Amino acid sequence: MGRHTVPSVEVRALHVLRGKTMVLNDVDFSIPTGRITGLLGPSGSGKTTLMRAIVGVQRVTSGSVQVLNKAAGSPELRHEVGYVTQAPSVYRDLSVEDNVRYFGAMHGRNRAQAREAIDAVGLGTLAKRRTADLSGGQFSRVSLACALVSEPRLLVLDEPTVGLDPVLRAELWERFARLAAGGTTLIISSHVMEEASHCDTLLLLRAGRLLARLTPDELRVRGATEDLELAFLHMIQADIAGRRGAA
Ligand SMILES: Nc1ncnc2c1ncn2[C@@H]1O[C@H](COP(=O)(O)OP(=O)(O)OP(=O)(O)O)[C@@H](O)[C@H]1O
Repeated sequence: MGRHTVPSVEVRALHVLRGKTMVLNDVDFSIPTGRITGLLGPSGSGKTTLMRAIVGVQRVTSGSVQVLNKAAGSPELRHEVGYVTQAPSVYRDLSVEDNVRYFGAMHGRNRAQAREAIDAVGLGTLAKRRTADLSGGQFSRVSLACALVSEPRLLVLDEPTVGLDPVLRAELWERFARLAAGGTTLIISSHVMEEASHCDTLLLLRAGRLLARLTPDELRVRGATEDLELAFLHMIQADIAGRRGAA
């Protein structure tokens, strides 16, 4: 069996109740190793909740989430899984370099590896700058560098390109592709449908349910248009109409 066929994440019959709402409803899928999986869906569809379940910080109501053949959140996965949230969790009083070195040290990484991660997110010239004095987009990239430095086998990124300019966004997607080619598994959520074309597989969520698991090309065919944004919209509209008809 080739490495691409080995699943890194297996989610079975996952239900998550938050407050009184079933925010994930019978979600079932697996994610292959060494691939980029895009998590797409309207605001509030459950993307962040699903990522939280995969990294093991979300209380699940029923079902199972296996990561690298272990239950999500197992202590053995601490060095294997990297998670970058939408709200960057870095030390504002420390410099860029000190932040990344600190996170790197927790995973046994050295100074050179920290510099490499900083360069990868385009912050090489700002390495000595206090994090609090960065722009919003630069600030969120520090968080990404902190995740990259640990070289996790599974990298879960919640909207990592928000607030970035097109040049940097393109560079980051190239970086993600290189990581995947090296065997890292990436799960990346996005609102930007154009970014979906960089993913190997897409998980489309709507209102807590998995609408489809397909490739960008399959989405174009299913949605009957080359435009991924429109294709997704068509699928959502068909789903709404289908459910109305069934009701
Ligand atoms: N702590 C909470 N208690 C109750 N409901 C919650 C809680 N956190 C999130 N929700 C609800 O769960 C649903 C899914 O939220 P989630 O953050 O996973 O969506 P999302 O797809 O990531 O949205 P966005 O794209 O806007 O970030 C939403 O309806 C949200 O209002």
